[in-house]
Amino acid sequence: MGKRTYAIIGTGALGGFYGAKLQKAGNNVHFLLKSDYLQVKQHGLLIESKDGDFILPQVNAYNDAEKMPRCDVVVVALKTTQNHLLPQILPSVVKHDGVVLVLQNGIGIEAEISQIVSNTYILGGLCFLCSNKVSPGHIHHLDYGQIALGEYASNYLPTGITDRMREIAGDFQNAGISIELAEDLLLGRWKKLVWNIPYNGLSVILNATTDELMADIHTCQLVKQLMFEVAAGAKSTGRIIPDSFIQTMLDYTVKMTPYRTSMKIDFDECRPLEVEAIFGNSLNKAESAGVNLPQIRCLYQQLQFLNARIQNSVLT
Ligand SMILES: NC(=O)C1=CN([C@@H]2O[C@H](COP(=O)(O)OP(=O)(O)OC[C@H]3O[C@@H](n4cnc5c(N)ncnc54)[C@H](OP(=O)(O)O)[C@@H]3O)[C@@H](O)[C@H]2O)C=CC1
Ligand SMILES: CC(C)(CO)C(=O)C(=O)O
Repeated sequence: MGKRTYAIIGTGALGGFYGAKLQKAGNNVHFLLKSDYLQVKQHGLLIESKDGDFILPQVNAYNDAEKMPRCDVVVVALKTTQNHLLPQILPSVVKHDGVVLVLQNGIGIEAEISQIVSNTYILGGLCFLCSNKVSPGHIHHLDYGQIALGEYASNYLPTGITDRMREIAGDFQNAGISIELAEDLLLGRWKKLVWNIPYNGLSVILNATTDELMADIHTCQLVKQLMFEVAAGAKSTGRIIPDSFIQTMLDYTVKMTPYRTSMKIDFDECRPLEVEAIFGNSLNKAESAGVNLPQIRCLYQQLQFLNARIQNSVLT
C-alpha cells in the first residue's frame, strides 16, 4: 500500500497541530476548515511549537467536506459540541474500509460514530497535548503531544493491538508524534477522564489554572476525590484504574507548564463547553451500571448552568 491519505476534520489547536506534523513528514493531508479557510488556503499553517516552529506555506484546504477526496484516515478534531455535523461530513470523506480516528476528549464518541459510518474502522486517540489556536492558521503548541491509540469494537470490547493501530501509529511516529498503543480503548478513555473531569471542570467553576488548583490544599483534595470517582465510573464498566495512576496524574500536573484547560479557554471565549462528551456521557455510563458519582454530577450540574448561560448570551 502507498502512503495513507489523511483528512483533518476541524483544523484548530489539535487538528492543525497533528495535521501539520503529518504533512511536514511527507503525508498527503487534507484540512477541513470553517472561519480560517481563506487565510489557510492563501497562507497555509504556522505552527509555533516548543519542539521547533515551522510553516507550511501551502496546504490542501477545504471549506466543504463534499469537495474533499475520500481519505484512508479521517481524523475527527472538531470540538465535540460540533459532532452533530459528523453525519453530514464523515460518509463522504472516509474511504470504504478506511479509518475514522477520533482525537477528541470525552467518552462514547466512537460508539456514536459507529452509527454514522459503515464499512469503516473506528479508532480513538487520547491526546496529552497542550495546544491553542492563537489566530487563523496559527497554532501554538505549548507542551506534551503524545497520543494513546486504541481501536473501537462494538460495546467497547477490548480489541488488543491491531495491525491498523500499528500502521497509523507508524505514520504519527514518523512525524515526530509519540504514540502508545492501548489494548483497551474504553480503559484509555476513562484514564484520560481522570485528568479532564477534575481539571476541566474545576478550572471553569473556580476560574483557575492547573497550577493554582494544585497549589491549594483544598482544591488539590477535591481534584483527588474527583479522580477517585472517575476510577469508580471506570470500575462500573469493568475497567480498573489503579491508585498509582491517580498519583501519576497528580504528579504530571504539578510538573506541567501552568495551563488554562481547553474547557476554560472555551469558557473565556464564550464558546460552548464540551460538558456532555466529558461529564454527561461518563455519568450515563456509570449510572446505567447502577453507580452514582455525586461529586462529578455536582460539577456537571454547575457546568450545565454555565453552558446554558453561554448559549443564551450568544443568542442575545
Ligand atoms: N487543544 C488541545 O491541546 C487538546 C484538545 N483536545 C480535544 O480535541 C478536540 C478539538 O479541540 P481543539 O483543537 O482544542 O479545538 P479548536 O476549537 O481549536 O479546533 C476545532 C476546529 O474545528 C473547526 N470547526 C468547527 N466547525 C467546523 C465546521 N463546520 N467545518 C470545519 N471546521 C470546523 C473550528 O473552526 P472555527 O474556529 O472556524 O470554528 C476549529 O478550528 C476537543 O475535543 C478537545 O477537547 C484534547 C487534548 C488536547
Ligand atoms: C490534558 C489536557 C491539558 C491536554 O492533554 C487536556 O486534555 C485539556 O486541556 O482538555
